[in-house]
Amino acid sequence: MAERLSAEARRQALGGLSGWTDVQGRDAIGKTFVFKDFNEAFGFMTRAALVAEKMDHHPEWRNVYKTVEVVLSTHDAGGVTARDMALAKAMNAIAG
Ligand SMILES: C[C@H](O)[C@H](O)[C@H]1CNC2=NC(N)=NC(=O)C2=N1
Repeated sequence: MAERLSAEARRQALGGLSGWTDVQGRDAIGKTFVFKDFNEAFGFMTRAALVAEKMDHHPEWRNVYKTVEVVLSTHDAGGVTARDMALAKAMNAIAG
């Protein structure tokens, strides 16, 4: 099972992940993606869902029109692990 990242490892990883920050009040990272319209937002979610399923690592997310709010945490570990950083990186690549 993946281990929770140390504060230092987490800080370093977030430094390389545009737009991702610590979520207040829980052990998780988050980003709000804003797209051109609903079609772009839902296309992102569709592509991200396929990657997440392949990684067996799934986001918490909420879509309102052209925004997608994503929260990543490794439930099995009770906090942020390298798996969250990997999915965050993949989501950034998908969003372009
Ligand atoms: C059995 C299965 O591998 C686990 O439940 C996976 C599925 N997707 C997951 N997604 C996330 N975000 N955290 C997990 O701990 C997790 N665990």
